[in-house]
Amino acid sequence: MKTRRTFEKMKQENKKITMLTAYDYPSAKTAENAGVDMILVGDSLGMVVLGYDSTIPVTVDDMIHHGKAVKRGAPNTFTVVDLPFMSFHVSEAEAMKNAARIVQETGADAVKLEGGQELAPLIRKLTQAGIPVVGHIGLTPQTFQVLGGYRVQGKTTEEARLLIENANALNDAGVISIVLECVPAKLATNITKNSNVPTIGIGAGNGTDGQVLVYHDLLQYGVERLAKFVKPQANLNESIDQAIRTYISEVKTTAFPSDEHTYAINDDVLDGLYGGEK
Ligand SMILES: Nc1nc(=O)c2c([nH]1)NC[C@@H]1CN(c3ccc(C(=O)N[C@@H](CCC(=O)O)C(=O)O)cc3)CN21
Ligand SMILES: CC(C)C(=O)C(=O)O
Ligand SMILES: [Mg+2]
Repeated sequence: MKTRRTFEKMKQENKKITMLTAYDYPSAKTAENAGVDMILVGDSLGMVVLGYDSTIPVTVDDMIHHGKAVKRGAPNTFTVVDLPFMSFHVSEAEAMKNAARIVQETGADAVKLEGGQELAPLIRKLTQAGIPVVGHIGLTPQTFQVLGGYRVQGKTTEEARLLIENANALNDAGVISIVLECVPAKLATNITKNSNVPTIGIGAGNGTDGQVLVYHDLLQYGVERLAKFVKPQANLNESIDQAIRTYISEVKTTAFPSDEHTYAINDDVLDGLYGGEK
């Protein structure tokens, strides 16, 4: 099993870290078998597998339900589970309880939470209690309403300075890694150089220590519109649509099921039952 030490060593040796989301048993199993370094059970599951139009409706129970299935599919891959919307803002006590439930009930190796320096005390407490924390700054989808949409972050001097401050504060608080989402490449590269822990980029260019993508985006599976930062490697939408259409057509024409997919019975048995009539 890889650990935070493995990922810190990979950063030092300039070996890229690959992370992919997974939300259920088959996606986790294929991700593990293909050899990704880390799996993220992202709250993006609300959008790509539950059909919500943002990640806001996702609950701790949703994350646990999916996280358990992922760990069954990928028992040997370092797995990070997102803390969903408002599950770590009401109080530190509630945040600790929610993180503990996620780790104990799913077997997650770490939790991820969206936000910057304001979370430093909570991150310290979680870490001291034994729960490794991954930070997430830049475009933080749980606050898209406050950000004014899913927009690239850190393009102005003020925004860039805030991102750098937040990355430093997360480092000081003891995170094991930082996700940088939708950040200009040069800024992400500079933050990476100044970070003790590996940075994982999504829409943050080539200079981060690793990359993460959403499983359904990578495979064009269920999703229609892709963000600029996605490079799909397959088109399951097309394959699945073709397969279902062929199934429908073969049933209608009785091409399916043919003998190959059918159970036979010896005629003698039928003769005995029906007295010669078949
Ligand atoms: N399928 C999916 N993939 C994701 O990467 C993802 C989710 N869902 N849901 C949760 C968040 C939301 N994310 C998003 C959603 C939209 C854009 C987007 O449309 N971005 C614009 C850039 C706009 C700009 O220029 O500022 C784009 O065209 O890429 C980016 C990230 C990333 N996460
Ligand atoms: C996009 C990644 C970083 C994420 O947080 C998610 O999938 O929920
Ligand atoms: Mg997320």
